Amino acid sequence: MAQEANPFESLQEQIDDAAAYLDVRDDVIERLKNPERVLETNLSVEMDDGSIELFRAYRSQFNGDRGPYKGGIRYHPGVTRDEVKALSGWMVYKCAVVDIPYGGGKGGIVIDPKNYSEGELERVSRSFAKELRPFIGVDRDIPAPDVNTGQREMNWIKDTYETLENTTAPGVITGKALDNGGSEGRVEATGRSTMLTAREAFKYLDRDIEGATVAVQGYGNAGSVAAKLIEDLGANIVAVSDSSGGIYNSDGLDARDVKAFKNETGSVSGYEGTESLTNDELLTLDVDLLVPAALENAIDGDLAKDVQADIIAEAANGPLTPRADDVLTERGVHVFPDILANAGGVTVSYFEWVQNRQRFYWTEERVNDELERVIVNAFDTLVDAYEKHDLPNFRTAAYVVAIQRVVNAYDQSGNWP
Ligand SMILES: NC(=O)C1=CN([C@@H]2O[C@H](COP(=O)(O)OP(=O)(O)OC[C@H]3O[C@@H](n4cnc5c(N)ncnc54)[C@H](OP(=O)(O)O)[C@@H]3O)[C@@H](O)[C@H]2O)C=CC1
Ligand SMILES: O=C(O)CCC(=O)C(=O)O
Repeated sequence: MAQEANPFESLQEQIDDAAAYLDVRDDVIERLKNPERVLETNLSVEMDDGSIELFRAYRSQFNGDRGPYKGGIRYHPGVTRDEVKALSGWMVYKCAVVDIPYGGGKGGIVIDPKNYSEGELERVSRSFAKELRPFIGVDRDIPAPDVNTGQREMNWIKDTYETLENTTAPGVITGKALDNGGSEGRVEATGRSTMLTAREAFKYLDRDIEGATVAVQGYGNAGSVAAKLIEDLGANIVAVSDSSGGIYNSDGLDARDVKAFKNETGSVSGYEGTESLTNDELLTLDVDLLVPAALENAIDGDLAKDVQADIIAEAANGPLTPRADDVLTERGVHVFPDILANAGGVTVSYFEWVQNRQRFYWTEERVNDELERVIVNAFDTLVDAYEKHDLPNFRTAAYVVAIQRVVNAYDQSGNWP
């Protein structure tokens, strides 16, 4: 198992690494390493048996220089204040690297949703929405889905907000169901950007993605969509995993069929014709492409020594510790960072918000075309920075581009002598 690294310290180290290549004052960099504010609250919620349970919840608003705070809400027992701060910071630089007009925010509730009924989860979500109401808004802070949340939770939060505000405000949250103001293509958007990043990476490195072998850690929204779309490019998905462990077949798996099996049984384990393997075994398989799509810190410095993949496209936020980055850079493994490779989610959230504001809805084809344009542009900009400044890796290149954009917005607003 990978060692725990504090994700907030990882974020700060990533910013420092990039700042070394930028002509920006230290005091401004310090500001870019810390959240503007963090809401911490305890939700008291009635359970089905009549008892009251307390749930710790957070919303971090990291930086709003480029626009309203934007980022998902996670339901997970491992949520901490520092994790939410890190995730909100990664949102700032993600929105900047794909150049959409948002700052960064993130929220989380300390809960394992597998242990609660739908009614209990609805009351937890509505209670959080009540706490969030003074802090969020169409032009202030716009939540979205993350781990263990999706359309259902977004619909509940929107409904609570609109009821309390006595208005209609679909743009207060994104990732909603289509009939509730959602956008075509949002469910698949995160995995789609991972596929586009992998496709561009193979092209850039002069390698063929057709026939390439691929392992995917995490088989939820991001991982399962990335797997099926990468499979559609002709690659061979040989291993996937979830919290129950992994499955492997050297001849390849059928990504869509594995998802159907997981939907039916609750996990990928036991899928016919596969060998089982641990998550660490999956992460160190000899494959061409590795897609970590679960949680932070999946690969630490020790495990990185055993990684055999040539290319990594990060669908998860923060799956590599800074020590893992050092080892993989040294070993010549090409890592395409989270703030590019999973930026499709927030990009299509932006499209959803634009559609909500205009009350004019796009076709799925238009959404996917616009998303492809944004991700390919961002990829090209990142690679240009990597080559021009002779940077050590693509993560540093992404932060160099993103930090400069945030600094420009701050500077142009006259905030800095
Ligand atoms: N949803 C989105 O739009 C976006 C998500 N992301 C990031 O993508 C990552 C995954 O999020 P998402 O797909 O939405 O979340 P989901 O809840 O849909 O899926 C998470 C997946 O990770 C698996 N998982 C959890 N813990 C482990 C573990 N220790 N080892 C292996 N697998 C594990 C879960 O397993 P199980 O099914 O067994 O619980 C599940 O399959 C996160 O880092 C998230 O922040 C980034 C951008 C946008
Ligand atoms: O869609 C969004 O606004 C944010 C998604 C998210 O939380 C992320 O990119 O990590």
